[in-house]
Amino acid sequence: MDFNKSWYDNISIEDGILDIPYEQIGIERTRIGFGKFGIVYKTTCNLFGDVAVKEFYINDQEYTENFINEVRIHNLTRHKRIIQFYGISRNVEKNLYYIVMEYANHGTLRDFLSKKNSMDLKERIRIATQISEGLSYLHNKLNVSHQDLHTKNILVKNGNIKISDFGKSKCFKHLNNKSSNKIFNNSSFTLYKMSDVHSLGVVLLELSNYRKTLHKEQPTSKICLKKDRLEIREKSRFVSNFKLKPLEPVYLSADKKSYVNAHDF
Ligand SMILES: Nc1ncnc2c1ncn2[C@@H]1O[C@H](COP(=O)(O)OP(=O)(O)OP(=O)(O)O)[C@@H](O)[C@H]1O
Repeated sequence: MDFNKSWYDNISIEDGILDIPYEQIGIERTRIGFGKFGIVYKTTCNLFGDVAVKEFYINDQEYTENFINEVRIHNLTRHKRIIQFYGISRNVEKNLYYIVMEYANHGTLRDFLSKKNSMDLKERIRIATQISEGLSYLHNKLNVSHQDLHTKNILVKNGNIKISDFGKSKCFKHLNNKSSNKIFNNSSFTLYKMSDVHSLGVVLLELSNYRKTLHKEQPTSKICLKKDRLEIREKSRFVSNFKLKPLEPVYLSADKKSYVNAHDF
């Protein structure tokens, strides 16, 4: 990839990504989220109605690469459990670039859970199943590992799950060769998938531990997720506290070369 000024036109043409003229993104915007790369707004777009736009300030190669990776992987997805990717846009004078996508009206799963007064087991199983469907699609149909799965990247639209944020994702197939189904370094992919499954476990724990009004009496032991920390309490006594983060794949092979390749990919 040539990282000169034409990179934007290149990804738009090579990947068939829709370039949405900046004027078509509404100027009335409501801030709905904030992440490492910038602000996420709710606005309207002539073509799609209500949309979420994720804004990136891009002024160097690293930011360009991150944007391209996220756009290319998100653009591969077409599934009801994945937030729909619509296209990209830009304001060249301000170095601002946008991912335009489906708007999830119920926000993040974390907020959705915290606002609920009660949630029965059937509903929790429904949500868990939908998250698993989305992750299974990424792993088994696209050969994509998400790498940042948590309840703030899992969104809810009309009560249904939509996985989002492909900023850290990795695709284990040729992104710009659609006819090729060749999967790179299968063993690395297995490890990356395991890391996602670990994250899924943490999400399911958060979902299963949701018990706001479910039990009148306090459970004797309580596991709760606070931001990125897992706390375990016994009869209200603090027992343990872990800092959680998605597991980095660990390479068991002593072959340094394949380790480097997997991370450079
Ligand atoms: N399509 C959407 N619909 C509704 N809200 C959204 C949407 N996309 C993002 N958000 C909101 O914006 C927040 C940040 O979005 P996102 O995680 O994609 O940004 P990020 O910069 O990659 O964040 P981080 O690096 O911290 O994971 C989300 O947690 C969510 O609250």
